[in-house]
Amino acid sequence: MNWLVASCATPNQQFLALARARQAQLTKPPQALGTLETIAIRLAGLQACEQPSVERVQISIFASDHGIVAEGVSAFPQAVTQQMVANFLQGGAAISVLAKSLQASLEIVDVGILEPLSEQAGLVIQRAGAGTANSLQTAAMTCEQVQLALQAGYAAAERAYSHQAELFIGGEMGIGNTTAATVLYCALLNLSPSTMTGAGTGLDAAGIAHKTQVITQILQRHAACGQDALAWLTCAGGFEIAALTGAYLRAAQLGLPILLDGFITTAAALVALKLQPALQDWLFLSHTSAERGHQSAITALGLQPLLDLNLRLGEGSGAAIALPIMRQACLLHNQMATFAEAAVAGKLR
Ligand SMILES: O=C(O)c1ccc[n+]([C@@H]2O[C@H](COP(=O)([O-])O)[C@@H](O)[C@H]2O)c1
Ligand SMILES: Cc1cc2nc[nH]c2cc1C
Repeated sequence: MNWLVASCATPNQQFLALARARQAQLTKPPQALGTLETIAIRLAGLQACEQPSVERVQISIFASDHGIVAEGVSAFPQAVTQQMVANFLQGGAAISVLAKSLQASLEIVDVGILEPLSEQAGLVIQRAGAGTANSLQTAAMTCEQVQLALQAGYAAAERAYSHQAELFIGGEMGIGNTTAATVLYCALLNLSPSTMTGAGTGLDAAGIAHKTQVITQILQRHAACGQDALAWLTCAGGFEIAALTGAYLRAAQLGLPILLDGFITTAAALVALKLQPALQDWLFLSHTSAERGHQSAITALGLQPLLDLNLRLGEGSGAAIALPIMRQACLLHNQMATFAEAAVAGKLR
């Protein structure tokens, strides 16, 4: 599929330079607003404008089921995936509350939960299958399925772009998906299952030991994938991770900045980065997840998290919680007075 490897848009160097110069003139000691300055400068370059903004935001949550759940790798039953999708749609989930308070547009994309829900407002049905296969026995997805799931993400980024979103947030829901994400980290970053495997939704020590074993076996089973990111995505799953991969790549191609959420969305970003390294320019990372392994992954990817609040929910919730920081960074950049405007004396030396 051609679009997967198409170039990302290029940050605008002129607006980057303008934004840097403006930050140096605002009434504060140089760099006193730290990372908030970097956020505003980066956004000005990405949005190619003098006044960056992340007021208009689309949150797309991709939901899907995982065959690997049969191996006892999650603390929660598989049915929770579909039940939480219903909860998102009814407004009762964390992301529902956050999206509403942020006035962000929220859509749920069913890319392959076991039993589809009926058509309703807020639900996009673009299924690549009914749950993935058990990756311990076979590839989680067929080649056709991975393309369908990538395409569902592509379509979500296109919707965000056509609705004039200024930022794209991807979320996910899928019981078992920390196993798939951990396989991708270990395979593509050469990290070990014993350091990368965590509790997910809340496994105890014995549960984590078993999950580590399962992940080790999945890695052995599909070792022939080598360093091929698309092959690993196909073998490990899941549909929602593939959809996130597609969404991130398409968003960057369209010139839409991306705010990553937690452990699973970062794994999708890893696959996307392997396919298109220039995606890096378009990524902001909201937080360090409490899921074991996320810190190592972030370090390996050279991403800078905005927050560390011990979150490990998913759904895009960490990104939603970090969004106000990005909004404040833009307001400060756009509305603070310069030294000249406010008649404040500049730095002596
Ligand atoms: O975002 C995170 O960092 C995160 C960390 C651990 C678990 N989750 C969520 O929990 C589910 C996967 O956990 P598990 O234990 O079933 O693999 C899935 O629905 C994720 O959204 C999310
Ligand atoms: C209740 C619940 C809510 C979630 N939201 C994202 N992943 C989740 C996993 C569980 C178990």
